[in-house]
Amino acid sequence: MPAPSFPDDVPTHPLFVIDYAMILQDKEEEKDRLWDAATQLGFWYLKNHGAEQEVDALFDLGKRFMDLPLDEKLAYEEGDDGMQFGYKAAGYHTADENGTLDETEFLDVAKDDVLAFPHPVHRTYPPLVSDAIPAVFLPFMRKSLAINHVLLAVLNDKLGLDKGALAALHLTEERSGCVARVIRTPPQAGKNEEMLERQALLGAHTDFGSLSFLHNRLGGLQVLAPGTEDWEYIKPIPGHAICNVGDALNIFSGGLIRSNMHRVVSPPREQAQHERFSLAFFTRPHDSVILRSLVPTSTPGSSAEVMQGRGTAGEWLVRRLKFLRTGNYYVKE
Ligand SMILES: O=C(O)CCC(=O)C(=O)O
Ligand SMILES: [Fe+2]
Repeated sequence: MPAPSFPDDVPTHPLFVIDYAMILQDKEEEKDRLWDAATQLGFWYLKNHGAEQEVDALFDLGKRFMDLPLDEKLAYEEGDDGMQFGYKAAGYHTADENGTLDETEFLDVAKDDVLAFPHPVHRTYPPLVSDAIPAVFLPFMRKSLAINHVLLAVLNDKLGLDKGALAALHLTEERSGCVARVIRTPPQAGKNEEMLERQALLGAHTDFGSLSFLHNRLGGLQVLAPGTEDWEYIKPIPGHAICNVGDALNIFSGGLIRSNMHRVVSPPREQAQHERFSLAFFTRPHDSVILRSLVPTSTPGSSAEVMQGRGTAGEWLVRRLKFLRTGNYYVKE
């Protein structure tokens, strides 16, 4: 039974719709709108991105992976030491500061393992996944990388940086945390509606990297927009990717480009009866990049300012991942 569409009467937070075809045609007006979207909320829809087929193929593969028996998936679990690729089981991250367990499974496949296939750079994957690297992961990653690099180039120019300055921090051939992720949450049937709206299945967070290229079919993603106190759903629109900024780009931009808080709760109403799949490609700076602002003025007290002197992108990612793990929860206390 296919899931019903997102209900009309559930409030949502509107996003700019950026037309990727117009960005490719170098339309100044569209680039201005991208800048507005990136600096005001840090989330936007992207239409005409041309990755539909690659996205559909990865949704199919992701479902086949998640349907494997749990013990087969657990053999590839990411562990508590900051490994960011492989399988993350439900309950292995905490969803809030009380230590509530998350309900989300991830399949995380590294850009480096895909580009160097069949030679592992970070790790190996289950046969179902390895076998799909050439036909499914590679095309999805090539498109995602290309799109995020075009968007980064626009933001680079709007920031007034030298040509290629942001690109030089995101070199595809360098070792990095760039990753394709398939995300699954189980059906939420039988729970009361009020509880569902409050309980995060994937806890509130900002993304670590620079740009995320996200694909939603069911609702569940929510943002906490600046100046509001309520979480609001982002409505999935067929054929539209959801793009968002992460902390690294916020830092590089001296706080001008916004990395906004978001989370995943149950899909609304009847959609809650269905398992939820989403997928994302995260473009992150390569591991050796030092996290610092590239623009002279950084707002005092901004996350960009706070991050100055925090080391490299690779070190920082490992620290943040360890912090999320349930197995390290006592360390936080
Ligand atoms: O599943 C989603 O819609 C969002 C996932 C997400 O925010 C993440 O994996 O960082
Ligand atoms: Fe996220």
